[in-house]
Amino acid sequence: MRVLVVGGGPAGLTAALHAAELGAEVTLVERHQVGGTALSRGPAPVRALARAARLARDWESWPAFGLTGPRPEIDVGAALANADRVARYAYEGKRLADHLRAGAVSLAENTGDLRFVGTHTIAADDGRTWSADRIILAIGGRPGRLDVPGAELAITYEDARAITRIPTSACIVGTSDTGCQLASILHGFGCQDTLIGAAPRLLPRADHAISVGLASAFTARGMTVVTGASVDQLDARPGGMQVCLSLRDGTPRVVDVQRTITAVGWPGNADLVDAAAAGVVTDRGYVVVDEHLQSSAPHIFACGDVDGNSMLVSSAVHEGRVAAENAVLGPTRGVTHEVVPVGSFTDPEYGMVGLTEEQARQRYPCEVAVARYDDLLRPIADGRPNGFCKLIIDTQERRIVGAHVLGEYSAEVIQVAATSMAAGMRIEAVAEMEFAFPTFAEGISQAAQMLVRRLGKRPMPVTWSRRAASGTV
Ligand SMILES: Cc1cc2nc3c(=O)[nH]c(=O)nc-3n(C[C@H](O)[C@H](O)[C@H](O)COP(=O)(O)OP(=O)(O)OC[C@H]3O[C@@H](n4cnc5c(N)ncnc54)[C@H](O)[C@@H]3O)c2cc1C
Ligand SMILES: NC(=O)c1ccc[n+]([C@@H]2O[C@H](COP(=O)([O-])OP(=O)(O)OC[C@H]3O[C@@H](n4cnc5c(N)ncnc54)[C@H](O)[C@@H]3O)[C@@H](O)[C@H]2O)c1
Repeated sequence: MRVLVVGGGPAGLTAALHAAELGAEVTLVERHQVGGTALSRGPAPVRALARAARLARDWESWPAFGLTGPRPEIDVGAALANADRVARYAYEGKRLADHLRAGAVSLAENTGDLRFVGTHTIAADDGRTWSADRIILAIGGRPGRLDVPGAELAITYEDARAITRIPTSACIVGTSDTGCQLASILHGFGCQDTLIGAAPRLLPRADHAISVGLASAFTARGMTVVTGASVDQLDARPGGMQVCLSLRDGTPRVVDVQRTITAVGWPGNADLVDAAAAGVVTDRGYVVVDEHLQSSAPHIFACGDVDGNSMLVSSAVHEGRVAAENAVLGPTRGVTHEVVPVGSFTDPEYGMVGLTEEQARQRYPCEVAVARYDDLLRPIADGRPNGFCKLIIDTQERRIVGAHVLGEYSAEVIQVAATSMAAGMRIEAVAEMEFAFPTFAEGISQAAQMLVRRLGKRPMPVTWSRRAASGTV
């Protein structure tokens, strides 16, 4: 069977390699270089920039540790060059193209935008075509744009990487993951930020405590946060622009800034490939798929951001495997995104997995515990006492159904809660684990112990590890 994978981000790379492992004759076609948003434009370079911003900001805490010295200067060119180095490393260092070829995948890179010219055929502008029995679309998405008068004055986060000087002031429009990250980094580089979002709170998908905690941390840093506001218009002004917005109650407000950068969503790219020519139904640029990632055209599957499900690298990789299996072996495996930890490199970081408190209370009898970082030694020693670990458990099953962390290393700490969830651990088992000391992850342990104290301890079933230790397995 011939399988054509279109798009070489984490979803497409995984789908291509797995389809080849399953015995298909696989070709992967990519308009640029393989790697996708994750490696070239999104998480990898953004992490490098967030680290630079953080190092600059750490200067503020030097005196507390007995250090003195001048505030570091930011060389934007060098910081961006470092982010590019990370992106290049992700491609060259991981030798992605060689890896595909070693996995018996034929690869065509730098094809330019590809589009359907028949139900089984994709073409490039230079006339080359690729056909297959099954097609897997893994073409991701792109930054959305404002649709208001003067929108052309704003840039997206992708364009922002081409700027050569940090603006003295900027509006960041969009208060979800990308907008918060961008605002946090720019502020760390010395830009006076105003963060504007249509949603009533920062990170509208997050647990309420994370939204509130991040907003107050941002405000304490001197950033301006305006939620529940829509941008109506942008007007050019000498040296910058005026952003006109309406607050929730209709009150107009104007903000004068040098730059406006938008992070207003991530529409799928399916509208750019003439998917309708192959009988594929799309919605706002996303391929409409069923639980097997199969589109309305039975021989065409979609995975990763382009199906609009769970727009994360780990989810793209998971869906890539499922799409490959269903395309090659037949559509039987359903996709589930049950335990998906997410972490973001704002300052402070946040991490989350599972249900928010609001969602959990609608489904289960719940108990919630919050361990504050100013009660733990490591955050105090590190001079980062603001933050918390919040655990939500289903009191009947006594298992974690949601965890939300704000503060240092949250993207790492949340993994502990996620692993406990994936292993189906009872809260008593989490509370009895011996955590390394002194760590931020101890917040998980403390919250678990609070819950057990509050609920009373139930006898634990003999765990696998204890049976293993006593030699009974
Ligand atoms: C700023 C930012 C930060 C992020 N941070 C994180 C994070 O910290 N953690 C996390 O898990 N996720 C993060 N994400 C999300 C993550 O990057 C995506 O979920 C992930 O890259 C999706 O993988 P994908 O393979 O579906 O799509 P992509 O990685 O976008 O890959 C799609 C590929 O398809 C190619 N393509 C598109 N159209 C065509 C066409 N017509 N013909 C041929 N090829 C085409 C593209 O060139 C691209 O290489 C972030 C995203 C952004 C924007
Ligand atoms: N660290 C991470 O894990 C990470 C980082 C970045 C992005 N991502 C993922 O990428 C995907 C896209 O994220 P995103 O933040 O780019 O988009 P998003 O769709 O999650 O959020 C866009 C935000 O912009 C707001 N908005 C839209 N139009 C607006 C307007 N006219 N005025 C004001 N606000 C407006 C919306 O209310 C929304 O909150 C998400 O699934 C996210 O999880 C993940």
